[in-house]
Amino acid sequence: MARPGVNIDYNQKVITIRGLEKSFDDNYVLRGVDLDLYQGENLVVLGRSGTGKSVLIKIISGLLKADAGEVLVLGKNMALLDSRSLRELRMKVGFSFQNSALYDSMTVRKNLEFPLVQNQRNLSRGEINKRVEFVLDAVGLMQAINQMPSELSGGQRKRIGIARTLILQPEIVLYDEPTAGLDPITSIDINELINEVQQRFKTSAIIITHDLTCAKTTGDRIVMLLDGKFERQGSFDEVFDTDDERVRAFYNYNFTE
Ligand SMILES: Nc1ncnc2c1ncn2[C@@H]1O[C@H](COP(=O)(O)OP(=O)(O)OP(=O)(O)O)[C@@H](O)[C@H]1O
Repeated sequence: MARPGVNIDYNQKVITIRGLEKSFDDNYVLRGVDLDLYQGENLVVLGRSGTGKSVLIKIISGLLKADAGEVLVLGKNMALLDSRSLRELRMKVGFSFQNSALYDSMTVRKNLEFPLVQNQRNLSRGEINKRVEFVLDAVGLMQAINQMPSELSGGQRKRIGIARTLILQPEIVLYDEPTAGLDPITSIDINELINEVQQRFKTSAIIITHDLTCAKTTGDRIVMLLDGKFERQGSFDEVFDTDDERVRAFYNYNFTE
């Protein structure tokens, strides 16, 4: 199922979810989600606004707790982790936020150093500089190192946000709406960057998006969240090869080839 040039180990699951449920008062958002993510795979999660895509990746990254079901991330059961183990696990699971979540008062360099200084206090100044330059080079923005976020375009801020996610050398990357708010050409650049990250850093990823071009370009496998469950999954063409009106409506509204 992998895209050409992509290496996925289908014998190794990095995330396994069974029967996941989550509600907020009487708002039943996730109603029995089952999901596997394989080593090296880019998995795209599609779904309409408010279907629970962000809730799902927040549960995977430990920002929210499940009500029921089992969530295993890199072999660890999220429900059984103490706060220290959760912190350690979260370093291996990078979260690329929709709004890039950069600190406006810090230069790009300081923004990138921040997670390292917070989480890996034993690193020398030389090692920190090396890591910052490595991830900036990986996202093609070395020239922005001393700039402020306000001086960057939306696409550049996304790239810096992704660089900041990569600086802790995560094994899994969770992308929340990576192309939201970007023009189509800049979106294509970000899609290519997501694919480069997959190949260069050997990461596994969950990509949450409404953008069907992003889904088609980056997804080795697509799953669609419908009424609180994953009801369709497969390649892009398999997912949309259906008469299910909920799926057809999503396709027709978003994407015409
Ligand atoms: N912390 C919270 N407290 C209460 N309700 C919440 C909380 N987080 C999410 N919700 C609710 O859960 C539902 C799913 O939200 P979520 O943000 O996951 O949707 P989404 O599929 O990511 O939507 P979008 O594509 O618009 O970002 C919504 O009804 C939202 O209001």
